[in-house]
Amino acid sequence: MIDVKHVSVTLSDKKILQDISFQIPQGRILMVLGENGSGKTTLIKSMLQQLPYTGDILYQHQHISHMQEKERAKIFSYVPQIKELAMDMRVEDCIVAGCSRHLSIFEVPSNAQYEQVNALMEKFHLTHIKGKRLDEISGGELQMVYVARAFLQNACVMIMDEPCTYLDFKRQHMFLQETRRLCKEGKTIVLTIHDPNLALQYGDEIILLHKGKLKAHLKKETNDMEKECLRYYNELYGNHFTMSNMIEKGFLIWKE
Ligand SMILES: Nc1ncnc2c1ncn2[C@@H]1O[C@H](COP(=O)(O)OP(=O)(O)OP(=O)(O)O)[C@@H](O)[C@H]1O
Repeated sequence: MIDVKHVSVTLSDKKILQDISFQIPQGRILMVLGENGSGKTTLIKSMLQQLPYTGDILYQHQHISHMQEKERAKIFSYVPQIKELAMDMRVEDCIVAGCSRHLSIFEVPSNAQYEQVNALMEKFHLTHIKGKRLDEISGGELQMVYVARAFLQNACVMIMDEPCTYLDFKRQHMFLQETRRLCKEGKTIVLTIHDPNLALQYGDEIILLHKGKLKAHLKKETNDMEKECLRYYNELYGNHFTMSNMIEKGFLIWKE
C-alpha cells in the first residue's frame, strides 16, 4: 500500500500542492486526472523523491524518503513524460536498461535479458524499430519503448506520467489492457492521464487534482465513478459535459 499523508510542495515560493492525502492499496490502478498545471507531475515526482515536499509518503508503512536509492528502484519504475526522455541510445539498449538494477556495476545484460527485450518489443508491436536510435522513432513509439523498459524493470509499483499522450487509439487500449493484467499479478499502477473516459474504463480509483488540491478520490467499489466524475468535471470546468448514454450519438468503444 502507498500512503500519501498531508503532502505539500512549494517551488520557487509558489504553493504547487497543498495538503494531499490518499492511499493506494496494492494491485490497483490509480488514475490521476486534472487540468494542465494542476500538479499531477509534481505529485508523482514527490512520490519518487525527485522533489522536496512536506508530509509523509509511505510504502508498506515505511517512509520512502528513508530508503536507499537501490531499494526504491526495486519498488518503483517510472515512465516520465516524453519531453524528459533521453535520445542518445538505441531502442533495445534503452529497454534493457530497465533490468540494470539486477546487474552489478561491471555486468552487461545477458542474452536472456535481451530475449526478454525482444518479447516485450513483440508484445508492444515495436519490432520494426529494432536497431534504431531513439531520435529516429515516432513520439508514440518512444513512449512505448519507455513503457517496455518499465515493464522489464518488474518493480512493485509503476508510476507513469501521461503514458497515453502520443499513443494511437488502439495502442492506448492495448497498453492499458497490459497494465490491468499487471495489476492482477499484484502490481500497483499510478498513471496521470487527460482522458477521463480511459480513466473511468481502466482505473480502479481516480483522484482529481485542481489547483494543487485533491478535489476528489473516487473508488470503483464505493462510488458511481462515471456520475461523480461527470459532476466534478461540470463543477470544475463549466457545465460542458454529459454522459454518452444521455445523448443520441454513437462513439467508438473498445470491446473487451
Ligand atoms: N520548478 C518549478 N518551479 C516553479 N513552478 C513550477 C515548477 N515546476 C512546476 N511548476 C508549476 O507547478 C504547477 C504544476 O505543474 P505540474 O507539472 O505538476 O502540472 P501537471 O498537472 O502535471 O500539468 P500538465 O497536465 O500540463 O502536465 C504548474 O503551474 C507549473 O508551472
